[in-house]
Amino acid sequence: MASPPDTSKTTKLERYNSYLRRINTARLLTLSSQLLFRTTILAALLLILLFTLHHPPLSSFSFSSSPPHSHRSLLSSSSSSSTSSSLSSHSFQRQVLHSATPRNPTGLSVLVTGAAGFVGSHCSLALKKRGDGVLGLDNFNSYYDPSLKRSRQSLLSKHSIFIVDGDINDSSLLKTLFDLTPFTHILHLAAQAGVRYAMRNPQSYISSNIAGFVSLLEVAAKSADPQPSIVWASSSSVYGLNVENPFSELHRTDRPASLYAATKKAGEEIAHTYNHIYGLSITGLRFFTVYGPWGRPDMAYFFFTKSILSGKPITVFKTQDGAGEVARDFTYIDDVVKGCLGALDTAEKSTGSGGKKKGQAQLRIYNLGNTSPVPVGKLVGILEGLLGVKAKKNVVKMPSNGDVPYTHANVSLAEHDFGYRPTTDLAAGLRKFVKWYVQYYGIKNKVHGGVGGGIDVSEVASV
Ligand SMILES: O=C(O)[C@H]1O[C@H](OP(=O)(O)OP(=O)(O)OC[C@H]2O[C@@H](n3ccc(=O)[nH]c3=O)[C@H](O)[C@@H]2O)[C@H](O)[C@@H](O)[C@@H]1O
Repeated sequence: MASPPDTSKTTKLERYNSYLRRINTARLLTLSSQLLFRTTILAALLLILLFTLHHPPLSSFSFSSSPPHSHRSLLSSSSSSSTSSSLSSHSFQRQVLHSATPRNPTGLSVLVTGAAGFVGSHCSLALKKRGDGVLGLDNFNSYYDPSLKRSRQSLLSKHSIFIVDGDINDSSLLKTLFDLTPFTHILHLAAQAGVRYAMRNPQSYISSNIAGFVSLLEVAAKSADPQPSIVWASSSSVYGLNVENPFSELHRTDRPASLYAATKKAGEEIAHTYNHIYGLSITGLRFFTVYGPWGRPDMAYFFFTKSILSGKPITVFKTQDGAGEVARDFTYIDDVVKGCLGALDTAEKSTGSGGKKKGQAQLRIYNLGNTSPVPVGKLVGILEGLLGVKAKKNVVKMPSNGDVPYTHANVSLAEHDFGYRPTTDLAAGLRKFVKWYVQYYGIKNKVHGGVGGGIDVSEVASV
């Protein structure tokens, strides 16, 4: 009799095999879930990366990717897709509207270009303080120390003024801003300033003062609804080789001595064209060597102060015939601010819409000066007194780099039309500048005694 097959071994083997299968299946499951987990994490990371690339941090709202003085195609430059998405963000729109809306319905709503600049920051604060809405626009270029511009921006932000970080050549950005806010006025102060720097970087003057101005006027004339009234900064330099004195708006301005002056003069002609074709109300203000607290480090009174304090020599120009000193109608910032506000308040409405003129519009030009020229040597003397330090002066003939020997404003037109009357003489204005300077740069703490001689630095002027 055959013995029954030994099934116990087979069963054990089968059990063992099934155990191995289960183990393998479990391993496979663990492996695949790990793979799935890793793939999900990777995909999430990729998504976050893509999102970040397309949405720059809301705090910066930076729209100008071009380096300072780069010359990308200006009139047609468009925002990148990342820009568009930032522009459409609710947070951005809220900040724009909050900043640009006046306290009461009869107040102005002003787009201030160059708001982080010297005159721009002062005007923005003055407008905001009296209840107008102000939106700033500035490209924060590095023509001079951008940290000073950022400090001005912080000051403005404390007064609820938002500055959009962007370029006047970016017409898409401008259109978006005008779509968001029905600005009543533009105070156009963004420009490439400086007379002598034009020899070193001529293209930057064309880019800002001509192409940038046209870009702004195009949007104001064709896209903005209603068309805003425009007040903008021209310059005393347009008088160029004029020898009639004091300079009146009726004098010749067709002999500019620098490319800077030529671009400002071109701006005045361009303003005429946009007024004529589109009915834009435009007022040009010829500023005469504006100075004061929060000023421009590229200007003589500012860098003289720095050099005098650090014991470095300064160069003081005398006229090319060697017979006299060069002189300027130095104008204190508060006086210029009053002039800018006066021009805004008396600007009539533009008459056109959608690129079509409906009637004759206002076109004005005014000198905003101090009416009493001071030789540069005297300016140095005042600074020496205020700083309590003697300057090391090199007196040389004014080089042929665009400078003119003197400026002197006749301001009767501005006085007649909006009560412009400068009230600060150079000594009083420089005193306020030095107070600000020593506090801003912490000079009082660094230098023992002497600095700010006669100045109570605890009463530092602030805007
Ligand atoms: O009124 C204007 O239209 C112009 O005023 C200033 O131009 P500028 O008057 O040349 O001002 P600074 O560069 O501060 O020069 C002031 C005076 O100091 C003189 N200077 C300048 C530099 C220097 O090293 N030494 C010196 O004696 C100049 O010749 C000038 O007479 C501004 O820089 C321009 O942006 C503005 O448009």
